[in-house]
Amino acid sequence: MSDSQPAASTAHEGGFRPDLAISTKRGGPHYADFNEEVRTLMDKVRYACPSDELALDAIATLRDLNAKLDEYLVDEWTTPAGTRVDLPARGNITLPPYEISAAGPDGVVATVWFRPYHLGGNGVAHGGQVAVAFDDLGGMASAVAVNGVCRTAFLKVNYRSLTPLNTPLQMRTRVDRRDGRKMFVAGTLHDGDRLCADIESLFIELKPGQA
Ligand SMILES: CCCCCCCC(=O)SCCNC(=O)CCNC(=O)[C@H](O)C(C)(C)COP(=O)(O)OP(=O)(O)OC[C@H]1O[C@@H](n2cnc3c(N)ncnc32)[C@H](O)[C@@H]1OP(=O)(O)O
Repeated sequence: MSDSQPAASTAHEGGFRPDLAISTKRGGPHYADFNEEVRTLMDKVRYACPSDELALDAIATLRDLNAKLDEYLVDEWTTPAGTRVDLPARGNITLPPYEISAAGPDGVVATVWFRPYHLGGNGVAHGGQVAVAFDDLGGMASAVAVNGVCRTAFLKVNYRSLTPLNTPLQMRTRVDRRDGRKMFVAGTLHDGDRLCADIESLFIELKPGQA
């Protein structure tokens, strides 16, 4: 693990972000391609069996790139990742890429893709990656409902059938029931008409300043 650290954090009180400010400018006009190349690198690494010569070459190249990136690290509140709403999964490469088609009182509808690097085994998606997508889009449904930030208290995933890679899938999440700060969120993941997974989950609205 690199010993490089992001820049010192800006003043911030609780929650994920001080506000839900979004941006399509952070990281510049080529941030989309930057993200995509990193995702493609992870796809290749997941399946590559490099020669020793290639491994050494890749290590040198990646060390050089990591050293360059060290000069441009910022804190989590100002990084483009998470606020670039023009990009898949808001420009956050740690999430399976998705595109939102609806987000409102009736919930969130998104197209999500699991890529080669999301492989679990036998050609299909890793269950943990499916849970990551549900966590983010369930969190988004609850955030939209309260117009604020929420944290996952529990997330139960029922894996109903295999989730394919490299296929546009439909994910839907919605607040089924609200009890004060508690948002009970339901969700489904479909491949066409076939149900791949569904969730039962609880998201808690954070109090002002709550970490
Ligand atoms: C748009 C971007 C979306 C991104 C979404 C990403 C979401 C995430 O990944 S969040 C990260 C994962 N989650 C966490 O790390 C959370 C860790 N846990 C916590 O921080 C706290 O336990 C937290 C915030 C969930 C609740 O703590 P707190 O605010 O003190 O509430 P607390 O008083 O304990 O509970 C509130 C109510 O919820 C209930 N509750 C809390 N946890 C649970 C649980 N696991 N199961 C059932 N009920 C629960 C309590 O019983 C209580 O109910 P009631 O009001 O009826 O008595």
